[in-house]
Amino acid sequence: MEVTVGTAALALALLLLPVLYERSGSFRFFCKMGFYNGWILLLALVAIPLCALRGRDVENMKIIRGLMQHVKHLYGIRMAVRGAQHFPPRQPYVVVSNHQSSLDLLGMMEVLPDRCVPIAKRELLYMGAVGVACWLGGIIFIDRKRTHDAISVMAEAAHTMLSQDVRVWVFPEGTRNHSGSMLPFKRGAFHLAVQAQVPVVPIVISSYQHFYSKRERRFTAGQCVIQVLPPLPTRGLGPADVPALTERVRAAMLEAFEALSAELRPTAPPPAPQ
Ligand SMILES: CCCCC/C=C\C/C=C\CCCCCCCC(=O)SCCNC(=O)CCNC(=O)[C@H](O)C(C)(C)COP(=O)(O)OP(=O)(O)OC[C@H]1O[C@@H](n2cnc3c(N)ncnc32)[C@H](O)[C@@H]1OP(=O)(O)O
Ligand SMILES: CCCCCCCC/C=C\CCCCCCCC(=O)OC[C@@H](O)COP(=O)(O)O
Repeated sequence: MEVTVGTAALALALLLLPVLYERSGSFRFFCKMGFYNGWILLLALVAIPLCALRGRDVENMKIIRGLMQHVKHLYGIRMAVRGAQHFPPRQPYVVVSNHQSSLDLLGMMEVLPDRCVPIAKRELLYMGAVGVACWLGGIIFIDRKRTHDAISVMAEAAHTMLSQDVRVWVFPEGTRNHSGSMLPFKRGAFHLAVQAQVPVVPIVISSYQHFYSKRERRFTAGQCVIQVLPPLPTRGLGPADVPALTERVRAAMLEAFEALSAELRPTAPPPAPQ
């Protein structure tokens, strides 16, 4: 009897889920984000054996990139890349981009150049299969609580970039930022570029506000533009030039971000005919 009541309750709950999904925006938001994380976890399980054939190697980022590229279609997110011609063709460089949410992975995988590895917080390494896949992809992990260690890791990265022809992707805001603007930039990425004497390539991912908002628990289909800006050379620059370089890059990115936000903001529907 108990089993029958339990089964009936479960069946009722399952029947109600689609209704809840249809009626509650919050429930829909949590389902979509849950599926996003779960799907990435599953993809990581697929990526691990494929990447393990090479061991820890930046070339594995091609496998991760390839496996991730369909995810935007599952969510109806249309992505357009502008300015891809700005990527320097055959040399190391430091990519810097704004960081709004974990959805940034989709934009990153849309434009990720070959032999380019992100710098990520160390906590990612402990996310089970995701951490293992990231490690196999050669992602560089930093401990944000230990500034001195993080700086050493980045100094080592400057050396690796030159000796192994590697590009590095940094989120200079240092954390996700849902504010609809950009946080002040930390200087690590710019020190890295100056130490390696390689260009900085700024990339702006347009605001998600019109289709995604964590605060409002809103996640619909939408459009996203990924704009690659002209690279800034660092040849001849030294540590004293880093603050000005940082501000120059941030100003250019903020200008592009605001222009994209204005362009993509949905216009009010035309008034209904009288
Ligand atoms: C299909 C399978 C899928 C499976 C896998 C799925 C997905 C995986 C795929 C891809 C994953 C990619 C994920 C990437 C996203 C992760 C994004 C993040 O984790 S963001 C968080 C981590 N990133 C950063 O923090 C980078 C930006 N931070 C910095 O650059 C910082 O400066 C810092 C180096 C971390 C240090 O930060 P801290 O707050 O501790 O100190 P300050 O910034 O105040 O700096 C202190 C002082 O030091 C100077 N400084 C900084 N860096 C350097 C340096 N390299 N060399 C010399 N000096 C340096 C800095 O200028 C300050 O001095 P001053 O105040 O005088 O200027
Ligand atoms: C054994 C442990 C198992 C744990 C399983 C965890 C499963 C998680 C599954 C999928 C996670 C997919 C998202 C991974 C990439 C997220 C990248 C990201 O956006 O990192 C955030 C970081 O930039 C800034 O962090 P904070 O905003 O400072 O915080």
